[in-house]
This record gives sequence, C-alpha cells and structure tokens, in this order.
Amino acid sequence: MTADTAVNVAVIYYSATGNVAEIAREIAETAEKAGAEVRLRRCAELAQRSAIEANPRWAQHAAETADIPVAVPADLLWADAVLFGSPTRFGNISAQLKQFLDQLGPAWGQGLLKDKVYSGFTSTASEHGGQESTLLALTTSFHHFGGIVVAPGYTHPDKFADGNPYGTAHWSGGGNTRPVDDTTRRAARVQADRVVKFARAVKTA
Ligand SMILES: Cc1cc2nc3c(=O)[nH]c(=O)nc-3n(C[C@H](O)[C@H](O)[C@H](O)COP(=O)(O)O)c2cc1C
Repeated sequence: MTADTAVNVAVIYYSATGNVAEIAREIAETAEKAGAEVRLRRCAELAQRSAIEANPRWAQHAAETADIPVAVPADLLWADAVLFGSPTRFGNISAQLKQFLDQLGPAWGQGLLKDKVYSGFTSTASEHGGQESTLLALTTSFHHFGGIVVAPGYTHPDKFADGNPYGTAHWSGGGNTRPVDDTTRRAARVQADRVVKFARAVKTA
C-alpha cells in the first residue's frame, strides 16, 4: 500500500458489560486487515464505582479493558474515518459516549471534524430495543461535524441477517444471555470494510 492510500481509522466506543467492546474489536481487526492504521479507544467511565461494583459483569469488563487507551479529541483529528459504538440507553447513546462528543466543540469550531467518514454501532438487551433510534441519534452529530455518513445499508447478504441498515446492531438479551455471535461479527466486518473503502476513496479523491 502506498502512503496515498493509507487511511487512519479510529474505533471509539463505550461498553459497560462487553458487548459493544466485542463489536469494536471485530471492527478494528477487520479495518486493520483492510490495510488501515487503527486506533481502538474506549470512552472514559462516568459511573460511580458503587454502581459498577454492584454489577459483577460490569466490574469484570472494566478491569479487563483498563489497558485500552481512553479516547481523546486528538484521536478524531488523526483519523480519516471514525466508527463510534455505544450500548443503547433508553433508545439513545450512553452518557459516556455523549460526554466524549461534548468535548469536541473546539475541534468542531475550527472545522477539524469535517470531511471525515463516520459510522456507528450499538447493542441492546431487547430485540430491536431502540437500536435504530440510537444509531440515528448518533448520526445527528455526524451531520453537525460536516461528516460523510457511511451506513452499511443492505449492501451485502450478511446485512439481511443482522437486519440493521444504519449500523451493526447486536441483541444481547436480558442478562446478557446472547453473546456477540457470527451474525453480528459478519455485519461488523461488512461495516468496517465499507468504511475503509470510502475513507480511502475520499482521501484519494
Ligand atoms: C440505563 C440503561 C438503559 C438501557 N436502555 C435500553 C434500551 O432502551 N433498549 C434495550 O434493548 N436495552 C437497553 N439497555 C440494555 C443495554 O443496552 C444492553 O444490555 C447492551 O447490550 C449493553 O451493551 P454493553 O455490554 O456493551 O454494555 C439499557 C441498559 C441500561 C443500563
């Protein structure tokens, strides 16, 4: 690959109990395989320690991912494409991802977020459960950035299996009884490949 076609991809996510983190890893690995330079970053935790410790799975996931660097605005400035992931919270994104987005005012004011490729992914406990409203809410910010929204759509047979044209969306089940499976992983790969393809096209245009 020449320097002209090299693209930087940031995968920035929040995950309490690990489902969104698993999708983020799949997307990061796929983007790397597609030739991108990748930064996998987690959003800073905002919840009180007592809330985390009251949920063993949340506490375990927090401990297991402590070594993943926390996302900073500079990660966006570096990136040609950014994939954001969040669990669905009452049909919307998590406070932790929103807090990250809310740090981007100065970069936005300088026009530094525009012309990048953006895409999103999520996980819910219920089937559907607000996945589409979450992804569309996230997309609103992409428009404010002046970003190029790259949704997976139904561009690949695997997208008819996970069924969400707005982004990769997993159904984790109540009590996390449905771990991230092949259906979700295949959808994540479609999305990552598509984002890298368009980021490269934009960069070389
Ligand atoms: C405050 C709160 C709100 C939630 N809202 C929804 C919701 O609207 N729909 C849904 O299906 N699941 C909802 N969930 C469940 C999570 O979205 C779901 O468990 C998700 O898979 C967790 O992802 P994670 O393992 O990456 O943290 C909610 C969970 C919490 C704690």
